[in-house]
Amino acid sequence: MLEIVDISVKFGGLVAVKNMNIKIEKGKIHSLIGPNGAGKTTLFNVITGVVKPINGKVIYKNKNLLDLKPEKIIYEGITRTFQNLQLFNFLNVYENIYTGIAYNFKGDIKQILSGESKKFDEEIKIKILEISELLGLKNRLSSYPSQLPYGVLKRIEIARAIVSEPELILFDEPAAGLNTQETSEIEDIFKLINKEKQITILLVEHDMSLVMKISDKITVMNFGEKIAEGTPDEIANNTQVIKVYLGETENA
Ligand SMILES: Nc1ncnc2c1ncn2[C@@H]1O[C@H](COP(=O)(O)OP(=O)(O)OP(=O)(O)O)[C@@H](O)[C@H]1O
Repeated sequence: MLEIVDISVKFGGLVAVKNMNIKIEKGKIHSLIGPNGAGKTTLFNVITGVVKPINGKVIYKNKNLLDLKPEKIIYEGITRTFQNLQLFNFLNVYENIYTGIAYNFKGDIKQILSGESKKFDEEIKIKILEISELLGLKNRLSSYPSQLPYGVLKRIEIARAIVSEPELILFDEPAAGLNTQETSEIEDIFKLINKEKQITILLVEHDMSLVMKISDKITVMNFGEKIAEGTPDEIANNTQVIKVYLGETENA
């Protein structure tokens, strides 16, 4: 579905990603793990066009995504979430989720929200309600982000990412800052959107228990390079991976 081919990224003298190759298969949950600074987010930024690599290609539906402007990537059916929440504090939950499909209208967001846009129709409202129901947000739609707990805010971000019905979502540390209960909610949501909505997921996550439970495939990065790839079982038993993670614990 998405193929990262020989991607390298440099920031000044620092090689953040080196000759990375990853194949993400349609319908799967693929996780990208590795210690802090391994290059995971940089790779996400390459896929979404905000960081330009020094070489390589990102092939999606026979197109090189690197040829597209970042704002056009969403038209290809790819969305993402961010490590730090990027919700609009001046919009309520309904409106925040709405911004996930607003790009379809290429119009001014205020005009769209005020209902002036002709394309603001019942169909979209129904879709937002369906997604809110799915993610347990239905009774929060008129609240503003500042009134809500962090776990709920994370679910709003997910709702905004899936409301446009993408084929692929990139999740950047969705469980960061969540408690066990909230993480288990995220796990259920991921399974649901992967199986029921058939959305392929590329996940960057430090919560190993979550990664091991939901991934079909895991790629492990360290210092910008791929050091292992396989099923959760294969990764859990890979000596090089164990060494990297033990090293991290010892240095912590
Ligand atoms: N815009 C930038 N300018 C300079 N250096 C950067 C930039 N973005 C990332 N880096 C550096 O590139 C390396 C890879 O960073 P990246 O954020 O991709 O790692 P990561 O694996 O996502 O880490 P984490 O798990 O902590 O989020 C790090 O050394 C980081 O400091």
